[in-house]
Amino acid sequence: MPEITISNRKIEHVEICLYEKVEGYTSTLLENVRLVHQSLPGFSLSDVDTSVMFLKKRMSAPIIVTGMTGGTPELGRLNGLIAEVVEEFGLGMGVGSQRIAIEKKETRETFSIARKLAPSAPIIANIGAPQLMKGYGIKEIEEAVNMIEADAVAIHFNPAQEVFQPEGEPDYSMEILYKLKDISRNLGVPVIIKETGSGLSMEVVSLFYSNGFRYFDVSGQGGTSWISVEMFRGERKNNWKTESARLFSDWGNPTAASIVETRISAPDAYIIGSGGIRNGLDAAKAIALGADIGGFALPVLKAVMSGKDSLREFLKKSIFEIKAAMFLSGSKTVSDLAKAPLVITGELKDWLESRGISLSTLESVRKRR
Ligand SMILES: CC(C)CCOP(=O)(O)OP(=O)(O)O
Ligand SMILES: [Mg+2]
Repeated sequence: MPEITISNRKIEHVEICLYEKVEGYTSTLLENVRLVHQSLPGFSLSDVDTSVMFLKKRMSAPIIVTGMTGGTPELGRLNGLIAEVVEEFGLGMGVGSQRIAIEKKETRETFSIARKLAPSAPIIANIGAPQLMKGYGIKEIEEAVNMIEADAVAIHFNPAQEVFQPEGEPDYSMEILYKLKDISRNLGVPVIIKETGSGLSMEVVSLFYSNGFRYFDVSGQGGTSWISVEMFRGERKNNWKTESARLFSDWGNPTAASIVETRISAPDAYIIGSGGIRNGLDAAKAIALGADIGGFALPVLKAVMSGKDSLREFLKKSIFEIKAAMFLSGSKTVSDLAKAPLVITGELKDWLESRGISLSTLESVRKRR
């Protein structure tokens, strides 16, 4: 049995995401969202403009590859391939947690390769909130940002994963908020509050919003379940938490619900809609619900394992799907899409009602975007 080291954990995470059942236990509830078809869009498909601004840079389409990996030569190679294609397409990307590079300096280039191969793309650094309870401060966050000349830093909140991770660090005291507030005041780039597959909630977004934070990556339930990833790791190590992790494989706030809860709580924030976004139609629905851009992770990892052409095909198809959804919903620009008529049904409607969010409240917030 491999020793539990941070490098082994990084490799195990990618292997498990690629070859085990880490999704499909739940739904994003995006199937409960319908964009209304318009028979006379009023313009041609070729007139649709999918470009958006993100972190002061223009992207050709409203999607980014959210942070996944890094820390070993092979994982660094994946970051490099993703960066090359992201740069080609004029999109943005994040990198995986850079904790390993703070602790093992020799792994830094597995992250810095992203900036080397994507010199003009918006790139997001990544550090976990638990590290703020382990002595990390502005020095370490700046190190992560400078390592890849990042345009922002995502602080990932992964309590559900840390609870079931054999070597997890589920220490999420309010100290994290106070430290982050202090750090964000002195950092040169924005801080993105990022979940990791369990979805941001109204309560947490309101807390950060009232403390001045304006960037959120919802990373809702319905895509990769990091509880199930740690369940598979635990299984390999006969860890006692494995069975309990199985019980929680559908824990979390579905992505569609999390996007609405985040938008309602942070009307003028910049929101990345991620967590189970699998195609361009999902991304278009996420934007119509309240996100500014969509975020892909697992499908990009799976595509890039077959090389750059496979990733190029996936992104080309996804951007076409966004364009088609915009055209058929009468949305010439992405800001039109954010206000496009939509219908919410089923479990998502029930979720919003039980959370005290009326569809008219959502509509009034959408119209003001
Ligand atoms: C961010 C998460 C979805 C994947 C990494 O989790 P992790 O606990 O291994 O991350 P760290 O190396 O930062 O502890
Ligand atoms: Mg961790």
